Amino acid sequence: MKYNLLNLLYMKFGLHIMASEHGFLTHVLGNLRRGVELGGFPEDFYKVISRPKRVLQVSIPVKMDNGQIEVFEGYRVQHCDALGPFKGGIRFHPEVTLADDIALAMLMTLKNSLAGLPYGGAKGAVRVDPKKLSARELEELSRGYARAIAPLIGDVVDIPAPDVGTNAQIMAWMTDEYSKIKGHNTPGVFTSKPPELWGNPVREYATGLGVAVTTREMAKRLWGGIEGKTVAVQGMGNVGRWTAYWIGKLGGRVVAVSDINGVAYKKDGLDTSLIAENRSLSGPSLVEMFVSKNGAEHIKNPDAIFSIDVDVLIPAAIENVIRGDNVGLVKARLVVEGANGPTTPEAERELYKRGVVVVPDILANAGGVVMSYLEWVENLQWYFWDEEETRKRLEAIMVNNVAKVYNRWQKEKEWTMRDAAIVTALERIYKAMKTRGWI
Ligand SMILES: NC(=O)C1=CN([C@@H]2O[C@H](COP(=O)(O)OP(=O)(O)OC[C@H]3O[C@@H](n4cnc5c(N)ncnc54)[C@H](O)[C@@H]3O)[C@@H](O)[C@H]2O)C=CC1
Ligand SMILES: O=C(O)CCC(=O)C(=O)O
Repeated sequence: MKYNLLNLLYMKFGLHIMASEHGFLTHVLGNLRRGVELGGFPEDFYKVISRPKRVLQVSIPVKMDNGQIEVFEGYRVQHCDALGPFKGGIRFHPEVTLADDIALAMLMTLKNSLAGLPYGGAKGAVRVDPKKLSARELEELSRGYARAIAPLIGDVVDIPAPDVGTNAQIMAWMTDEYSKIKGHNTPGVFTSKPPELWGNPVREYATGLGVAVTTREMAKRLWGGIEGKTVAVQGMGNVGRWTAYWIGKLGGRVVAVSDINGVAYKKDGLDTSLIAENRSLSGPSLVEMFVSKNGAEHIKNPDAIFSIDVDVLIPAAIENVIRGDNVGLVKARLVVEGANGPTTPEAERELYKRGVVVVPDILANAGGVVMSYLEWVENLQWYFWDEEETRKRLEAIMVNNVAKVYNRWQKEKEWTMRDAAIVTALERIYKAMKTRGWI
């Protein structure tokens, strides 16, 4: 057996840091390499941008309700800060690895650059299923993680936010814990906090609103408008449910939504206004709600979402869901990536051949971090905009982003939209690195 540092760490400490040959990190690195080549950037740039600047691995002991101590494994990956402080969410998921976290941090660097934000990219993660913790255990873990990463974050250093499995309440606990360490309130160190704790009400639905606005802007360009176009959304968490809600508000017809318990399908369109009326519901319970209150058909296989005959498919759950083995099922003409990394490169090549347009994650789901930026600006100034004013600012940035990438893509007929987005994002980072004298 070959012993390298990674499998030694795994055997000694059980650290989950391995990157598989077909994994998420490999896909992101492949896309990055392609972007560097298409953009004509020098190899030295790839050498720097293909590695994280700093990686922190932490162990978080939590006293469980049964009195025993459990130690959770966590990370904070700071990928690149050429454009400003590190910025990106925190994921609580039982299967997340350090390799996934690096991939997600790289996507944040590209996303923040593309959106014109003054941020670099980062991502955090803890290997845990938050649904299996009591409220007290979850609070202990969240505070423990904030303490563990506290030496490396700060409101002008690295500003975390939520991702899969985390939410505004968790950001509130983390902000409170960090403020205690500093000895004073530090609202700008985490974003997507509850409105009661210097958050902005728009952040809860910002990513979904951004995905919906992106879809509308693309539908205008491809078909003249979104009105009546049919849409299927995978995942009813923060991103998926608010995407479905705003697609409905903007005139699209959401005919199917899914979560891990299956698909809710209604040919004439689901009543997506029920999402706002049932704010306490998310995930599987929202799928059940559409079945019980809205007369939707319940398809038990969650993967049936891919084969539904719609104009637009929006994967908004997790990475690597549209792959070589199921891409043949996809009937949509437009795929808008609400999730990070939902389409594998193999599947994307197949979709490209069939003329299906894929709007990449770093463009489509940037609404979350754009809103985080607006909240951070508010927090640093202790000055707050109202919900309407903030929403307008967010929408304007998203509309401008789509136009920028679409126009670039139109000029390069052999490129995918992802290529156009990555090259545009890399240009800004490259200029900053060059001006700093890093390369
Ligand atoms: N929360 C945010 O502001 C942002 C999130 N994202 C990305 O969007 C995606 C979703 O994130 P959130 O909504 O925040 O997470 P979440 O934890 O709120 O929701 C994820 C949902 O997906 C469901 N799910 C998981 N596997 C599934 C499957 N195979 N089929 C159907 N449903 C499945 C889960 O049960 C859960 O309800 C992730 O890729 C995340 O990185 C991207 C930008 C910002
Ligand atoms: O709002 C943020 O800072 C992070 C959002 C995020 O994690 C993402 O866009 O994937």
